[in-house]
Amino acid sequence: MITLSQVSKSHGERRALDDVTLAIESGCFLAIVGQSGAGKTTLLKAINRLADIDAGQIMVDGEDVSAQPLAALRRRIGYVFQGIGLFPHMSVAENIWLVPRLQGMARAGRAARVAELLALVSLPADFAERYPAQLSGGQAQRVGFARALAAGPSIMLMDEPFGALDPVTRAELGTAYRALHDRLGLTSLLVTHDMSEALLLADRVVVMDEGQVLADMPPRALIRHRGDPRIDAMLDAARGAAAALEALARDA
Ligand SMILES: Nc1ncnc2c1ncn2[C@@H]1O[C@H](COP(=O)(O)OP(=O)(O)OP(=O)(O)O)[C@@H](O)[C@H]1O
Repeated sequence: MITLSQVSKSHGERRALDDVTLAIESGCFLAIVGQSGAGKTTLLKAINRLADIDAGQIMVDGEDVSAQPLAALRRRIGYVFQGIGLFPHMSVAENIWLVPRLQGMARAGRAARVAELLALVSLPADFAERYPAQLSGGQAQRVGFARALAAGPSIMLMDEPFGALDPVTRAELGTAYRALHDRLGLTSLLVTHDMSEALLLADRVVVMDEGQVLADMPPRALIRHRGDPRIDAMLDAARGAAAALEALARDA
């Protein structure tokens, strides 16, 4: 459904994407992990053309994204990011209805569709009339997911969507989104710093460093991976925490 062929992008001297080739099949939940500056955000933004690329080709549904009208591309691709950017002066319903409104959807169906989208992200229907300042961080993030899903996209790009949340809400939302991904048959790309989150939620994990793909494999293969010190360092952090907790439970 999404393919990147030899994609490169530089900011001055700095290569944010360095000859990246990836194929992401329909229905896949792909996590992209890597340290700060690895190129993860640039990769997502290249797919929905928030960033232009210098070389290579990106195809979505068999069409080169650079040849697709932006509006049509963005309708097919939902985008969720950390801190979500809800408009503070708009109600939850108005925030969720933003994209359908821009697409000229009739207001008549708004209430029912907003209620449906709120239900999808497990928020009560009466949240529609609230304002962003009246939401917790987790609730605001759920509204962000509802907004991204409002135009009925088949692809979701998510950039650290759980990054600003407490660990319990983060785990809850991650699991809830995974269920939603499966139920709606979405293709999802999740950028995260958290290797455990990537391993536990995704079907496939791409590890990036300095604009390059270091590894691309299912979680069960990646967790056993040895030999590349850059990947080892990221895996060791996840393994170390799990082992320490297990030891603590054993000694208790
Ligand atoms: N608009 C820009 N102008 C200049 N340099 C940029 C720009 N956007 C990204 N970069 C640089 O490109 C590289 C990759 O950035 P990118 O945001 O894709 O990394 P990332 O892996 O998402 O990092 P983080 O985890 O910190 O969000 C970094 O070195 C960054 O400084």
